Amino acid sequence: MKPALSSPLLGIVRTLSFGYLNLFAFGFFLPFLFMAMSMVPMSIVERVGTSRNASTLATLLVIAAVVAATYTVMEQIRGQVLERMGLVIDERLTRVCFDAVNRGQGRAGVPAAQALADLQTVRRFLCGPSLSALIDAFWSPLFVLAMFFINAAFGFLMLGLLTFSAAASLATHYWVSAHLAAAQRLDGEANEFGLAVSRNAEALRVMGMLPALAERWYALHRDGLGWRGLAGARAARIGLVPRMVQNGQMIVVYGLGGFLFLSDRIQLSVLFVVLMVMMRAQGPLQHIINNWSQIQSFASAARRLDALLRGIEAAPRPMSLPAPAGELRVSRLVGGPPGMARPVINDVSFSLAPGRILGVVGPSGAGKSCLSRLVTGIWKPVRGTIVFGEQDLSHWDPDELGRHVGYVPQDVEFLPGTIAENIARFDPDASSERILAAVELAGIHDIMRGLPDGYATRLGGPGGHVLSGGQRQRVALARAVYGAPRLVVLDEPNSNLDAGAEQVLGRTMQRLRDDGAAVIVVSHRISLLGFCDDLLVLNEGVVQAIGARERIFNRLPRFREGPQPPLIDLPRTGTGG
Ligand SMILES: Nc1ncnc2c1ncn2[C@@H]1O[C@H](COP(=O)(O)OP(=O)(O)OP(=O)(O)O)[C@@H](O)[C@H]1O
Repeated sequence: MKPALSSPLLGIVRTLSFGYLNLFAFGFFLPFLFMAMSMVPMSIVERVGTSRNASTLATLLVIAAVVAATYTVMEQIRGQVLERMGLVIDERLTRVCFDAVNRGQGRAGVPAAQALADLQTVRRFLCGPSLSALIDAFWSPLFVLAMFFINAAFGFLMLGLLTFSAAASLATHYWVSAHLAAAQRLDGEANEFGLAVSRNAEALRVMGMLPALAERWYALHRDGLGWRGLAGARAARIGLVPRMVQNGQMIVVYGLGGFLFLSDRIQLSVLFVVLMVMMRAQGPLQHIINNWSQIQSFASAARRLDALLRGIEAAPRPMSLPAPAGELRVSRLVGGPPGMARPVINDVSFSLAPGRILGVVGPSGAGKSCLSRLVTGIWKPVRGTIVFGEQDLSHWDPDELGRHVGYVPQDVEFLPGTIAENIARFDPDASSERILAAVELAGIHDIMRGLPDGYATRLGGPGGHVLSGGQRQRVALARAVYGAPRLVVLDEPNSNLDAGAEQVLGRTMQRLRDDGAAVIVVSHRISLLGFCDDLLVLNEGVVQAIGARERIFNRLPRFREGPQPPLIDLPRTGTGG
């Protein structure tokens, strides 16, 4: 097995090493050009001052202009290289992060909003001015060396100032890191909370919950601000001395320069070079100090992203398998929501042959939806196996398996796009025939006829058409049956349907069965269960009964909610085999 990279993020950055090498080279040449520019004022004072020659002045100015133009162009090119690298990083990272977040493979438990914000932070740093500053800071010793050439005293002065700035920035980091981490955590919580409120704003508003929720959101936000404020106050206190030193350094340079001039060790004009170089050398370091919180945010974001990406690295790459053909065999299945200490589903076994419909019933909270999620491969079992045809479900590439699975969840959501795109699962190769076949199979022509722009009607997003609860379920059914899936799992697909629409749904299930699909339907309504061949009764995550519909049907009223007398166990026979 391929060993997991110690840092997948570093792996992606490494693929851009040529670009970073370029930046490094720019970081080396730019200081030389800058030093050349800084020597012009000195030369003017020295040469023009003594010769009083206009052509010498003109020559010097032309040289200065050429150097300044080259410097500007090189800086511009460096900016463009960074920008392009940003695009490449975006392309490489966005896709994997999107995958990691939405497949739930990241074991770091990073919420989606946080992961996407982390991606922005990492991207902004890896192609932003802070990284340039770090690279420039790496070459700062060149400036120190130049100072030593002018005079050792200037060299030592500059070395002292740079060391002092670096030490001050480290001290600031040490003193504020815990505060900033707390602020970031609270900001993340406040964002998640705010997004959850926005998603349910209508219901929350009608129940008068918004003031209390605003208070709760603001409390999280305020706590984050508080930690940030404390960090800022600490940083300001620590930064007072470095700022004083920075503001006073010019006096020190003039003083030292004056002293060296009086002792005949330098020309006064050298001070032009010293001042310009000193400021340029401190620039990157100053930038790093001023933007230390950004660098820290980058470090934390990169750590979280790394953990997320490692989830993907660690996941085995499944090989391509043929379309599943054969029965679905669930054997001694134990599992539930990822990370939950106690599994919801306990030792569930059943089999379902192609061309059969299995109804899953049981009281609320029995684990029916959890079973649906396990059977569709959304969640991985803790123990036990789910074999579809000849292969274990986990052996399939989830994307490939998805083409053979139809699923209607309890809460149906559509994505911003046309209704046709949603039905076609955003398949770029979707054909009109397949979309029409799905619409026909789900029996939703009546809905399509009533849409303002027919199949091109946009759903979701601002201005998108809003479907009723029942319409959503029926369109979700069309999406589930798109592409003739071999396994169709319907989790309470009729909870918003009237009797007529329920009959249409029943007929769709029968047609799927006739086409050889295995269908699992979770429902509380007897009317829909009448379309099933077999029934599985689930209670507290355990199979209480399983068998042909007629055998179980009469006993169903006993599964109303509330305490129930235990059902006598029926043999857990395979339903289809
Ligand atoms: N995503 C989840 N995270 C944590 N716990 C969950 C999650 N989904 C379900 N559960 C828990 O698993 C148990 C079974 O829930 P499930 O939704 O499977 O019940 P159900 O039989 O489908 O109920 P209902 O008929 O009301 O839909 C519940 O106790 C629930 O709290």
